[in-house]
Amino acid sequence: MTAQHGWTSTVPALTGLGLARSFGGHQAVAHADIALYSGRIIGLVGPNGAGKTTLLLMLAGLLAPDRGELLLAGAPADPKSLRAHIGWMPDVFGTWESLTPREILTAFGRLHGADKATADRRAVELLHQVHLVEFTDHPASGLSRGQKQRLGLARALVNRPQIILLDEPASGMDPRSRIELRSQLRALADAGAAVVISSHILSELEEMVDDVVMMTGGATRGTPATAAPRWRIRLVGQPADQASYIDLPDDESAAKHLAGLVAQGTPIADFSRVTSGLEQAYLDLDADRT
Ligand SMILES: Nc1ncnc2c1ncn2[C@@H]1O[C@H](COP(=O)(O)OP(=O)(O)OP(=O)(O)O)[C@@H](O)[C@H]1O
Repeated sequence: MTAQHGWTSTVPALTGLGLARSFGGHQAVAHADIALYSGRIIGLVGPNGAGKTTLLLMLAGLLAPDRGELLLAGAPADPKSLRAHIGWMPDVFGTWESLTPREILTAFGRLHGADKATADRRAVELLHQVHLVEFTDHPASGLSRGQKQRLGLARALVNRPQIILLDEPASGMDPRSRIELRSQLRALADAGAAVVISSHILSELEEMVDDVVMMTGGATRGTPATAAPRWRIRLVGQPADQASYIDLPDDESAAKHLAGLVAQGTPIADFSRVTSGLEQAYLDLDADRT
């Protein structure tokens, strides 16, 4: 987009440092640190009321922090530049339901400075991308919850953002839409976007994300080691009741170990991802809190 920001994979695309925000006397976010990198998808997880949405709104430039700093590609960011570079998908599709998907997306394109013809072209392109083209000119009020979520995703992508923030994007989506969402987000990350997804569906999140940031009581708690994807290799010929598994903590060590076994000619019965790591880490964190 604009030339003044140097987007690289080493400097975070967006950094939030010591962010805090209260509503009246209630401290919604007390201290949040987060760094989003191009090409990576972060899962933001935590119990209800932990402050995830409030943090995302601050990162999106839609809510002013009381304290803390926001850096866009390493440079101090003001709300206007944040909004120019960020795509924001709220958990519920808001107002404007009497308008059609085309009108909604075109209006957002115009808000981002596109002329009418360009905004309209982008709207139709996005409606194809999220498989809503048959509803292009029907009022959005007639869309199902999952279809509205897909329209919300299209709306977040109008400005071709380098940073994409999604609050509970998969809620209401059917399995096919969730699978498509996952591959669309991975494709966007592969094309250089930095992505954050807040979600309570931990097993699904684990399939989608590269890193996890936990939040409880208004504070980020970093990435739990146990949240890293874990892999399990089962060797052929070992009875199931004996220690016939080799558990590996991350993708790299799993790939190396597997290659070593294959090179030695060791017969392998199964190589699979252990999906309970994030759920267990979440429960451990929640138990610490109570
Ligand atoms: N506009 C607001 N006015 C007053 N309190 C608010 C406001 N927004 C959020 N809060 C409060 O701040 C806290 C954090 O809310 P937030 O929505 O950020 O949490 P969350 O982690 O996204 O929760 P959930 O998982 O339920 O969506 C909650 O106690 C919430 O009630």
